[in-house]
Amino acid sequence: MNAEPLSSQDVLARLAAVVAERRRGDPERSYVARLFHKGHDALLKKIGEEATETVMAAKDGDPRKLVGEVADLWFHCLLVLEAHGLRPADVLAELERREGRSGLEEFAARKLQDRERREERQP
Ligand SMILES: N=c1c2ncn([C@@H]3O[C@H](COP(=O)(O)OP(=O)(O)OP(=O)(O)O)[C@@H](O)[C@H]3O)c2ncn1[C@@H]1O[C@H](COP(=O)(O)O)[C@@H](O)[C@H]1O
Repeated sequence: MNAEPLSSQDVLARLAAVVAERRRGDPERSYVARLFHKGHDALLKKIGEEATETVMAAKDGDPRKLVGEVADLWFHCLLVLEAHGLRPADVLAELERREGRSGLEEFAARKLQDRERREERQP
């Protein structure tokens, strides 16, 4: 299944703008408003559910289902970003920063950073 090359940045930015606008809307009329109304834990619970559903779809090997579940997961991630005052552009910038850098290199840098933080915390 090949999707058309859309401007993914635009799609995410547009969706994030809708989410920001709906979060304080009427829970009877908007899914976004309803979830925000339920609170932060409800948002986080959805991330867990959608991540699990993504794993199950991948195990099933059904591409259509997998795309649907990843879309659900990304959508709910946008809600959590919104709750924390963040935008898809923040995540895209982080991915861009990592571009071309080996995952192994990134992994080693994170380990080093963790160790430095731990040492800073020690009296
Ligand atoms: N992209 C989405 C979107 N993706 C998923 N969802 C909702 O997220 C929920 C996912 O829940 P679940 O995975 O539990 O799925 P389920 O449908 O309950 O069923 P199962 O998969 O568990 O069988 C569904 O109820 C979807 O309706 C979304 N709801 C809204 N949007 C976008 O957000 C905009 C604002 O929506 P409202 O706030 O409802 O106006 C919409 O115009 C859309 O662009």
